[in-house]
Amino acid sequence: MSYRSAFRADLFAGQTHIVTGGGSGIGRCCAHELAALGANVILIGRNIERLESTQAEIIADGGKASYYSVDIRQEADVRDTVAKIVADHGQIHGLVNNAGGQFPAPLLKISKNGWDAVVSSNLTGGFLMAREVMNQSMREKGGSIVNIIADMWRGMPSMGHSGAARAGMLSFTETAAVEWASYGVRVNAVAPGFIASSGMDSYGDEFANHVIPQMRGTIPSSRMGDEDEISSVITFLLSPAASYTTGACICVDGGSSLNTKLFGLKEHDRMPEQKAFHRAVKPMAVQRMMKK
Ligand SMILES: CCCCCCC/C=C/C(=O)SCCNC(=O)CCNC(=O)[C@H](O)C(C)(C)COP(=O)(O)OP(=O)(O)OC[C@H]1O[C@@H](n2cnc3c(N)ncnc32)[C@H](O)[C@@H]1OP(=O)(O)O
Ligand SMILES: NC(=O)C1=CN([C@@H]2O[C@H](COP(=O)(O)OP(=O)(O)OC[C@H]3O[C@@H](n4cnc5c(N)ncnc54)[C@H](OP(=O)(O)O)[C@@H]3O)[C@@H](O)[C@H]2O)C=CC1
Repeated sequence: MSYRSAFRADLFAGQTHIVTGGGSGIGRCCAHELAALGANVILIGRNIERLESTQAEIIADGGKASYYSVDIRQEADVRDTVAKIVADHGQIHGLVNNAGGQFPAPLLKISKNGWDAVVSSNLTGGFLMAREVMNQSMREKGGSIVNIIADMWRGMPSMGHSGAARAGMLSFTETAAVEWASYGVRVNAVAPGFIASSGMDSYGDEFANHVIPQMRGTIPSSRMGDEDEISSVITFLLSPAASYTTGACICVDGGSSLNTKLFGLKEHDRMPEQKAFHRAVKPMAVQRMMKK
């Protein structure tokens, strides 16, 4: 396997892990990392071409991967898909609830359908996946669930529908952690900051040219994160290294969720952009899809 994870190569040998949104961006990177650590990876998403392509990359790299095309917002389809996964692969050891997304718009421009589309993608869909995986495998055999949320503390201006859904997902994470602990199931969240993912590329030129440069000025680490910097934290939470960690949320954001928005960053507070040690120890991520 060519993915250079920071973790031990056989960490997930013999295990099956589901990654929703595994056909692109952070999910695709995470699928590569888990496969490199020996997992049988199940990719979930709607777009079959992207799922097929990620599956082919992983298999070409010597890993194990399958895909199931499903819209996580459709209750019956989620139930049937999880049943099929269990029939095909047996026990599900890990679930990464990563599928999601939103469109940038001020609250006053969001229709009810637009609100519902985003809330159901980022809250209801994750709940349905977790409930079905729990009911159909983990409540008998234990497991670990990682929910990907976002930096929504103090609001998420221009993505208010998503902020509301992600705050809900954090609360769901905490409740599930308490209710499911006795089944040997851990439930945690990861809140990425600004990550240079193929998904981020999808917001168009205005976002790339104006919003992203403005964001950079609020990040103490002075740069956007990379997909593998999220996937390594997901991997940690799925692993036995996190066996006493449940109901936690890890912000992976170069410090951007701290008080920089309120007080601003002084130049001396920021990491110089090109500091050599900054990326030297980072494992080599798979290339971003849009950059190929
Ligand atoms: C600003 C600073 C903070 C930045 C922080 C950044 C943090 C987050 C980064 C990321 O998450 S990176 C990328 C993640 N990926 C995506 O966001 C994927 C892109 N988005 C989508 O795939 C879709 O927008 C969706 C959210 C999944 C919705 O898709 P769906 O197919 O269900 O919707 P539609 O059927 O097309 O539409 C439903 C409803 O929504 C309205 N709508 C859709 N897009 C827009 C838009 N751009 N502007 C306004 N409204 C939109 C659409 O019109 C429909 O409503 P009605 O017209 O029927 O009322
Ligand atoms: N990049 C960033 O800076 C940040 C990202 N996040 C979140 O991290 C997650 C991954 O983002 P990223 O990789 O950047 O973006 P992507 O757009 O590349 O990934 C989103 C994935 O979710 C899948 N998906 C979306 N809706 C559904 C659905 N209804 N059913 C099944 N699959 C779905 C998409 O696949 P398909 O279209 O094939 O269904 C896609 O593969 C998202 O939840 C995102 O909002 C949070 C904070 C910051």
